[in-house]
Amino acid sequence: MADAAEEEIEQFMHGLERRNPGETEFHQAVHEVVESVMPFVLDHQKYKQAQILERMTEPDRIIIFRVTWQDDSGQIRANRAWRVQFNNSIGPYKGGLRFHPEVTLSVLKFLGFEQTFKNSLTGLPMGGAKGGANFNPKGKTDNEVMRFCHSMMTELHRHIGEDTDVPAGDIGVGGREISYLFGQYKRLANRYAGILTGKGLSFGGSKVRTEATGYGCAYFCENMLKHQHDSLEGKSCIVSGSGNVAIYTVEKLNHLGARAVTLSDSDGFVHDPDGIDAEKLAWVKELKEVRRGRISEYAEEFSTAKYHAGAKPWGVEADIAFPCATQNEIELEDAQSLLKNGVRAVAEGANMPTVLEGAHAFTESGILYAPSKAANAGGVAVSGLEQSQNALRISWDHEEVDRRLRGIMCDIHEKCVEYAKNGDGTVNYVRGANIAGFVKVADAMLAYGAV
Ligand SMILES: NC(=O)C1=CN([C@@H]2O[C@H](COP(=O)(O)OP(=O)(O)OC[C@H]3O[C@@H](n4cnc5c(N)ncnc54)[C@H](O)[C@@H]3O)[C@@H](O)[C@H]2O)C=CC1
Ligand SMILES: O=C(O)CCC(=O)C(=O)O
Repeated sequence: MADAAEEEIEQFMHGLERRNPGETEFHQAVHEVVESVMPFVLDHQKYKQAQILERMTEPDRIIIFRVTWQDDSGQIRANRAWRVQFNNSIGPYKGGLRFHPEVTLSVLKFLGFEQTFKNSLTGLPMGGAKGGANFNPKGKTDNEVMRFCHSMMTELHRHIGEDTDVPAGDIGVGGREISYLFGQYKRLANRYAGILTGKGLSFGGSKVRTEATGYGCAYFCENMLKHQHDSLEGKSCIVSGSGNVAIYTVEKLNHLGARAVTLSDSDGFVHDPDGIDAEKLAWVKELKEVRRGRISEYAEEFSTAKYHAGAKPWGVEADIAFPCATQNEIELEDAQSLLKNGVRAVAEGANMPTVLEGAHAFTESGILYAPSKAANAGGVAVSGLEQSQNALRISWDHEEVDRRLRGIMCDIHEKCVEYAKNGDGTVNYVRGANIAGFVKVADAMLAYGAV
């Protein structure tokens, strides 16, 4: 990189860190984008003159509110919730809600910032947002979760709408939570509208939304391999997490002839060298989606597997890695261990699962490395399709939505290639995703003038 660009990046990050003290996740997400976008901005002075990067790193608004609710013993409890409406230049705000005890403003700002680029890559008219609460759903009863969701929507409903802001699920927010949230919105607003996505199929949800992020991640990887005249057939895969994204990544890998050999949660991971086939995955779905149990139980159920308490799966030898749990789950030593073991591709199902130094190690090694904003965009893409179906008051069948999802993931791959093909034919997907995501939003902002 030229010295001028390096100096600009350093100055830019210094200013951002000064304006947003202590927000380390947000700094990390911006740094990763600015590293690739700054040289492009310097080559296209119209973006520099209009201060587009400075404007894109400042959220449009942040709403912070208290959520008070009653637990089953009658005790009053209070949590903090946020909605970060980051950028609506290319469409209504769109992005998930996360319920997790470690949710902070910094985490939601990184997620909302990333979402703006990801939504742009889908080609659909969606701006970027993220929200959530420091509420821990683990160990709560259905009734407690319901009371929390109803209370949260009592404030949130003032700030969302089908043309304003359309939240969805993320960590700790699945079909159950979206249903409670939607029910309360309907009651408060006295209107039935597509103000959330990930809804149940009987009340406006889209086919394939549950599966979309995981399926999309496998499709993106398929595209990267195809570009190198290779395929997923016969490849062994490490998958982390055991929630929505992990489960449906494994399902699609099975469809495409690959073999997933791990799953994890925050307590440890299971390694099943025989592969997590459709039958075992059906058992995992029941464990996670119905019984809400721990992944260690997998090794008690299937004798082919071994449980590794307190460990992460990155030391297992395999062809491809799919981090699908949470941010920064791949640290530098994990990235080095994957590379040492000869991993050929990494496709990020989770948002920003790799620390910046780890991402640099992947890029420098020349392996196929798909950053989250490209690889996991399938979820929000099908959310966009759910919005279209709601607006048209129609519902497409499974094949139609899956066909569109596959097409969108292929288009995102093409866009990355367009902006980041190296001289030797390889592709820097980080640079490609960042620049392609940036251009659409930046051009809309330029067109609006100083707003
Ligand atoms: N649900 C969706 O449609 C989308 C989700 N994502 C991202 O995918 C990732 C996973 O989300 P979901 O599967 O939806 O959530 P989920 O709540 O269904 O599952 C989360 C999984 O991550 C694990 N996990 C959480 N915190 C952890 C930690 N500190 N260490 C290790 N494991 C941890 C949990 O045990 C669980 O297996 C997140 O980064 C999320 O932002 C990205 C795009 C869309
Ligand atoms: O479906 C959506 O609107 C948001 C999905 C999401 O939160 C994400 O892409 O990280």
